Amino acid sequence: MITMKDIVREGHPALRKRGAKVEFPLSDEHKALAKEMLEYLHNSQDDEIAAKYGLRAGVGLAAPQLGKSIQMTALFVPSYYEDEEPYLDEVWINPRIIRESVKRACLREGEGCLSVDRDVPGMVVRAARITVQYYTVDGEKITRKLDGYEAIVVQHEIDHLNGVMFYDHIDKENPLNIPTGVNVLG
Ligand SMILES: CNC(=O)c1cccc(C)c1Nc1nc(N2CCN(c3ccccc3Cl)CC2)nc(N2CSC[C@H]2C(=O)NC)n1
Ligand code: NI
Repeated sequence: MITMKDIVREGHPALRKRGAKVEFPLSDEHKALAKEMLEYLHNSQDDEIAAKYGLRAGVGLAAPQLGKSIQMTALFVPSYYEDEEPYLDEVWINPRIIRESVKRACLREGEGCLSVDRDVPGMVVRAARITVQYYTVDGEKITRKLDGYEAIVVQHEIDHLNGVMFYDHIDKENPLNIPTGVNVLG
């Protein structure tokens, strides 16, 4: 199982490289990695397991964060209500944003990252709505529109696949400034 020791931190070159496209059909190694990445997110959101193994909670984990410079990310965004289906619970291969709104959005509380062991205050201003194109582990090509919290999470994770960190988007001069017209979430 993946634990925090497997997650590379700031300074590791894989976090600043673009991942290579993943070939289909997925190799057994890539299939196993996809499964383990999603399992990490599930474990990290289970209070007991997270406490037992010292896991930091996350809703997204990208392969470069495990030192694997490939275009693969796991997403597990639970629904607001316990009994409902999660918003996202899957692994995306070779995802890319094909359209984004002019409208911007950010999380009121800022963003955290499993590869960043420090609090970096600041508004991470992103597109409010995106259209993403990705492949499932079975090779099915999907095009999908996202908004709200999921759109933020997906942009954070796709950034990882391209060597971008969330704090690259924070305004150095005025980190807590919320530009006019930006949707503040949370
Ligand atoms: C500096 N301020 C902050 O971090 C911050 C501070 C407050 C609120 C938010 C909302 C913040 N922001 C933020 N909180 C999260 N979590 C909230 C808790 N949650 C979680 C925790 C426990 C069980 C289940 C779950 Cl679901 C896990 C996810 N996640 C992200 N990000 C940025 S996009 C990728 C995503 C990620 O997975 N990061 C590791 N940002
Ligand atoms: Ni991250």
